[in-house]
Amino acid sequence: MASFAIHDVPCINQSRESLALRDVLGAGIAVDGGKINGPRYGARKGVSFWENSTFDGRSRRCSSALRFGGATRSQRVFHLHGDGVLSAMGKAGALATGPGLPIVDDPNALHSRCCPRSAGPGYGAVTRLFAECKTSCHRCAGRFQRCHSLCSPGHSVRAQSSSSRICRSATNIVTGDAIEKGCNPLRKKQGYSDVCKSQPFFGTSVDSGANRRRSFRVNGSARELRRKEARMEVSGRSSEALDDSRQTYDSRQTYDSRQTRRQYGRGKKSATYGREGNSRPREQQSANRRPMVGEDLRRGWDSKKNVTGGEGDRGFAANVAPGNEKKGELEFRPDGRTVKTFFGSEGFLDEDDEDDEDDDQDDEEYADDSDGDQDDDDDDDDNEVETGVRGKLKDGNGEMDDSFNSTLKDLECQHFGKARLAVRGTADRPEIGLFETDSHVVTDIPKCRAHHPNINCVVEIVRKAIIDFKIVPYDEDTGTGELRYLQLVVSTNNTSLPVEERYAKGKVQLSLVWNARDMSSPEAEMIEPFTQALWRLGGPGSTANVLHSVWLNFQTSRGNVILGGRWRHLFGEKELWERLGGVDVCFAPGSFGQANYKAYEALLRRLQKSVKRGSWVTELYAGVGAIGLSLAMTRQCRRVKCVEVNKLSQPSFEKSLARLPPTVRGKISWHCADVSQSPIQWLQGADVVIVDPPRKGLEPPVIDALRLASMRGRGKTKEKPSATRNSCHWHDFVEQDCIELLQENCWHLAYVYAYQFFPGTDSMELMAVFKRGKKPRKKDPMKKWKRKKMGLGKARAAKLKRKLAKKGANVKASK
Ligand SMILES: C[S@@+](CC[C@H](N)C(=O)[O-])C[C@H]1O[C@@H](n2cnc3c(N)ncnc32)[C@H](O)[C@@H]1O
Repeated sequence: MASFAIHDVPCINQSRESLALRDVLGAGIAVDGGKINGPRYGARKGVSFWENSTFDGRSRRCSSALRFGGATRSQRVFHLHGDGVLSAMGKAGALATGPGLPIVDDPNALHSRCCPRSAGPGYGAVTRLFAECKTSCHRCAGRFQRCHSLCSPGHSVRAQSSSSRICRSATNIVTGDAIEKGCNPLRKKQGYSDVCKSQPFFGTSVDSGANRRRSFRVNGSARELRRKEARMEVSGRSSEALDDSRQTYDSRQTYDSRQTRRQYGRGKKSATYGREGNSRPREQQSANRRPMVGEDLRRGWDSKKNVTGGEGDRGFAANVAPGNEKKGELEFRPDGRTVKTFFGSEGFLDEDDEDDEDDDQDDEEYADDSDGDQDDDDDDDDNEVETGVRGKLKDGNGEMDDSFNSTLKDLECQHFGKARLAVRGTADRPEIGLFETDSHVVTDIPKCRAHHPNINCVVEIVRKAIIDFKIVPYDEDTGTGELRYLQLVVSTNNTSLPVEERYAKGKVQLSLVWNARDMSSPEAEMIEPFTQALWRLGGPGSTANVLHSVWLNFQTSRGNVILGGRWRHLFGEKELWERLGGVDVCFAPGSFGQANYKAYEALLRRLQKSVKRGSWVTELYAGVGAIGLSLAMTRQCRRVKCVEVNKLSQPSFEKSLARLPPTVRGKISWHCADVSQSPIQWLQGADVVIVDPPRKGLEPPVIDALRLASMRGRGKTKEKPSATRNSCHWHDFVEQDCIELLQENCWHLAYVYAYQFFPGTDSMELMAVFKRGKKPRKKDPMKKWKRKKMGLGKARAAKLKRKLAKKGANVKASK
């Protein structure tokens, strides 16, 4: 029996790496990524390339490549984007080739984790590849791909994950995902084409069924650079020299897609690459040129000058491109939009109930589909896939959602608004940052690009105060020292500021985790002068004015638990409020809070759209009840029950509740309980169940209860598993909770949305909607024989049928 091994390797969209990769990997493989690389370097060597832009695209291309490409000979699949998420998708694609072909995650593939924060396999892959190709980054020697690439301006040969868009801007390499978000024709109504026009584009392209008809333009400089690269490769010159030239090029590059297509007709998949674009007048090129990378942000960052000793943060500014930071959510609709097998009177909306826009999108989807790969059409016929996730993935249509509308500032989703950083090192040279993977060695991450700028600013203030007051950082070996961790949470809801300034001027709630039992402990001696100094440097009276409040957490345990149970408020406001999902939500430093409130807001809005008015909602793993409060308010739920184990969340919930109108207040309750203990009791009477478990996923009793509830016809479930620290959370989600819920047709996966909560990492937050029972079969728009006779794909047939139906309706109306 054949087997497919998925090798996760970094996104190689540059000739140099591509060449190296080809030598490393050899021939006779199927590779995901880069149409340039394919025909130029791959095909000759028997390497079959495919390109993707959408989730579904990946699956399909993968499937095609497996069947028609080199993979069928070698049974090896290389996934060039090198991140767990995409790997999982690649795997899904491989699965789509048919049942009975086991997929092996090759242990010798380039998997490892080396990034301190939620680094996925991709990061390890990058490192390993660099090691193999001897082209390690000159700045950080390829050690900590994410953090260093984020923190070091001009970091050179970073091959980043699909989701780390900041990384992309750092190197000005735009890969699959960016293109997908920018150029997917499905998104044209949603303003994404503008984004794609302004994307810096590094002489590469990623394509898919969705994007294949568009051509990319690379100006002369790009070609020049590629030639230069090839020359350097041959002459063995250093990567630094190459990086320099690449950076020079980056500032001049132009990328265009849709406009080119409109003006010059459709380009062929790869043959027209570059040609069409180059035929455009130069003035037009410059008119479309994106602003110089980092121009806008630099201004923002200079305002922080005084905080970091007059240095500002030019490093950050120099590489982040406004307009390139468009964040988005992906919507995966496995199939069908009309599902009517609901139980209970209320609950989730049918897809049909949602806005009309979806219909339009669907049209486009179909249109796109029909032009897609030849085998796409017959996927269903040829590959009878198993039920469950496999089928869902195969059928899915990746598309962007417009929840991140253009008014939501791109930048606002680009940062972690919450960070927990370890403090180690010595009093003279404190190191404040993240642990390296699988170790407790701290990597200092000053000016981390993934953090909200004010978090970095506060970190610098703390660093300075540690040095001034000779505060001893914690030593894990001996259990001695004073300061263990910092927790920094940005509040961006200062209503005294104009809306557009609130994010940038967000203030930081700082919590110091101190290695002491309480204030009377000998280790707590320095707390008072130290925190006073912090407040002086960063509090309201200071020039920096970045501190919202200062809290103290006492933790003496020798284990890995970051926070202790005792808190003390020292300075500033006690509560941190955010406006989320249409309600004010209060967060205490000890309660759970999301890392990216802007992305969370988008998720909540989508969630609201999916729940019917007047539903009975149960929210398990509720935290401070943000989801429940928001639904109670906006969906006029007849009952909302929030269940959470952490009692520190209760005061916050009650404060938030107090701000709701009295009519809503009476309908929502918060219960402190462990949901794994007889969870079925919480599901009684519910139309909708929302579960947002911690990273480890749903506990078995909860899964059992959900399945039981489904079988008893009680309620619908909505699962929003949090992203796991291993970037492959999609994979985890699919393998664990999802599979279990889908078993025995208890639930079917209606759709999944992915949100970028964790910029600069491979992790994504997923919101999956399950509906009860078996998935209803989608009707074939036209009989197969008829389609074949007419030479139409399934999608085009559907479109044609709709068109005719519409026409018929018009004719009838006119009669
Ligand atoms: C990912 S957070 C979700 C919080 C909330 N849904 C939100 O969006 O703010 C998971 C929450 O589940 C809680 N939790 C973990 N295990 C639990 C259990 N066995 N029973 C109840 N709650 C639990 C944690 O305390 C945490 O607040």
